[in-house]
Amino acid sequence: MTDVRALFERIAPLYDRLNDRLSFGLHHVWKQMAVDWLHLEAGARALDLCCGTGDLTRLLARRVGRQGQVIGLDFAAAPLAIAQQRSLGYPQIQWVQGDALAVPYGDRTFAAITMGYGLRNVASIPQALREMYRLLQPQGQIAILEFSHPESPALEQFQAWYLQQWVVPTAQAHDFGTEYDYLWPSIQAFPKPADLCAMIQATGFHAIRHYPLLGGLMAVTLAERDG
Ligand SMILES: C/C(=C\Cc1cc(O)c2ccccc2c1O)CCC[C@H](C)CCC[C@H](C)CCCC(C)C
Ligand SMILES: C[S@@+](CC[C@H](N)C(=O)[O-])C[C@H]1O[C@@H](n2cnc3c(N)ncnc32)[C@H](O)[C@@H]1O
Repeated sequence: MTDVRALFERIAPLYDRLNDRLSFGLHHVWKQMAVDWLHLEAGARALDLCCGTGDLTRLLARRVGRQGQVIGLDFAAAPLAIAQQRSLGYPQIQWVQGDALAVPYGDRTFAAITMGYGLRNVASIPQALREMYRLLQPQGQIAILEFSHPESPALEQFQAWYLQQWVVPTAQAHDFGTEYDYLWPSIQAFPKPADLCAMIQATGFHAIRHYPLLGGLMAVTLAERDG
């Protein structure tokens, strides 16, 4: 069983640089889309779960503005420290070291919650979804950005090839081959889009919308809490 927290503690110093290199910078586009597709007012309160080095946290902060508040939560100290260093111009962000499966905030606290490349890494997807539902204000929304499963077998073969023949060797050059070797099996184990949407619906969310990106290599899934 992979110790996810230890893994992200180790790769934190190179995480952003490798993401930029391995996705040709596209991960910034995917993150911007996830935040753009939320209906979020200036002055609102938002939460970025599994925030890592804070890419999505800072995008949320730009959306809610200086009058708003954004919490960036992660259980690993090293990415949080990098996030803090990179967010000095964002006084509306508060960084919290904590568990996305037991978030230290009350029910109905947030207008929006994001989770970028976190849901696949938590120990319990249903528990993470339950926490997000609990934490959302009525009519609040979640945006989940994750790797996904292309419908095209050829694209799925490309995904496997890219991860195992390009991503892992590139990471290995920085002594992180083992850490990035975790990616492909974790993606294979992640629910297919229909199953993920069914899990989200079973949690109580509605208005569930799944948007494949890059032919389904990635996806943004949006959902809303009712009353
Ligand atoms: C930001 C991205 C991945 C974050 C990420 C998530 C994890 O769960 C990890 C686990 C262990 C180590 C690292 C990570 C991790 O970095 C997505 C962009 C980075 C990806 C590694 C690049 C792979 C992108 C697609 C599979 C193929 C892209 C096609 C290309 C743009 C033509
Ligand atoms: C792939 S990184 C994503 C970081 C950031 N959201 C991004 O989009 O780049 C996954 C992050 O989830 C965090 N994480 C995994 N499980 C967690 C949990 N149960 N509670 C809090 N953070 C968790 C890891 O420490 C890591 O920083």
